[in-house]
Amino acid sequence: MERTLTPINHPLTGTLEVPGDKSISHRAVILGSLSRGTTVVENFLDGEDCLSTVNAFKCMGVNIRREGTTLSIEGRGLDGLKEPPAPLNLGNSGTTSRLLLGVLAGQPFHACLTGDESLSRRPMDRVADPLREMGAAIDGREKGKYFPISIRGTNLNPITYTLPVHSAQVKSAILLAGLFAEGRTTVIEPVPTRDHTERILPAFGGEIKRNGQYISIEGGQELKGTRFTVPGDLSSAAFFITASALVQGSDLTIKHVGLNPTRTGIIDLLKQMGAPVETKVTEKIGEEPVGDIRIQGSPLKGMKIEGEVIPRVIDEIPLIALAATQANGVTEIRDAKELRYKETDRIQAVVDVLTKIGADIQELKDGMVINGPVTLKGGTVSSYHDHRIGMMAAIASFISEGPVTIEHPSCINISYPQFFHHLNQLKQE
Ligand SMILES: O=C(O)C1=C[C@@H](OP(=O)(O)O)[C@@H](O)[C@H](O)C1
Ligand SMILES: C=C(OP(=O)(O)O)C(=O)O
Repeated sequence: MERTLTPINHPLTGTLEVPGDKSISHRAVILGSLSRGTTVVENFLDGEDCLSTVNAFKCMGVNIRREGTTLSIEGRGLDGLKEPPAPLNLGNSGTTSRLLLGVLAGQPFHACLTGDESLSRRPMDRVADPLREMGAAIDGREKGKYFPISIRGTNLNPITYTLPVHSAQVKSAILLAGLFAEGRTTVIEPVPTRDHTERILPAFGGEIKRNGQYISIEGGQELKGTRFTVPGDLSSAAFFITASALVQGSDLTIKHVGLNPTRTGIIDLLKQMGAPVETKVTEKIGEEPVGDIRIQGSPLKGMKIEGEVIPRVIDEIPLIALAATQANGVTEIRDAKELRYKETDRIQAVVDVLTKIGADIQELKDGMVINGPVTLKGGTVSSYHDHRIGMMAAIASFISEGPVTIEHPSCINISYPQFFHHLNQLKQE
């Protein structure tokens, strides 16, 4: 299967709403399942990754019904999950895998986790190591580094753990395991990463303490079902934000999107590159700020991107690289080695895809260097079966001379099933 996208010949205008946030949707299912009583989640992301989380909890005895983007979860409490009768297939989802391992570490049963080819190449020792320290028995391919993994949970000991990688998934896995430990579990986070777990827990009546780099949770807290509306996903909005920044004369507004500061690196960087971006927080959903983003097309300039901003823009770096092909001067992205452990090696994939369509880009061990501006001519590229690579290539078609053909585009359903619909809408307006 492939999909051919023709260049756009007019600016992007109007308004757009993107589907619910992937990170928050996962967490709503997990905490809803561990709560007592019913949880209703509105604007749930119906992408394949979040459905993998739903499926895993259904296999552990949780009654979850979905009507479109509304989810109703009959929570079973902290001690109500059942041993899954078969291996849990987590598809393509790294977030499901890491967070679920945290939950399973505290269960009095055994579970086996599998996933697709991509997930089977992604490192799990980053969560297996601290969870073993808490007492869980974990084994798998290469001693539990890779799927398939089997885990037998137990009564956990609390730990204090300094994150060796800047990863919200590792942080969240330990905090979720901390719910099942006797006493206080603390994660020390040298560089801030997305904090949705910390912000959503109070909506379920849970308590979590933050003091600078220290995040602590007490075990044994009773969680209560709640009603929760998921904000729009800034990582999905980022595709059309970037398109609007790149097409001169554009003026696009994205509405009801999450503006959590641990996620807004894309907005900060595009602004620093010279794009006029305005954000307005219009409401708070629980502890998550939500609002509108207006972005206009503008000439951009290259810049150096490194350090603390990287975790705040980790999933949008492919888009920053695309934007940099149109920016005046050199853009250097550093400290982004984590990209090599995503659905595919995103440093290698971005360099390959952008080179194929005409960019001047070099690979670095921990990032890339892009020289701009260049005219992208278009061509045929692989999505690498990675949703964010496929969508980045699709956005390149907004500014390319000729069409861009994307091989294996169906992976886009992982995080943004409505993507092509929204893209066509904007191209036709
Ligand atoms: O916690 C989360 O929901 C996520 C954390 C990030 O991964 P890492 O924590 O591994 O960097 C991000 O890339 C992923 O898309 C979602
Ligand atoms: C890295 C991503 O997700 P995950 O780690 O959950 O597979 C992503 O959505 O870009």
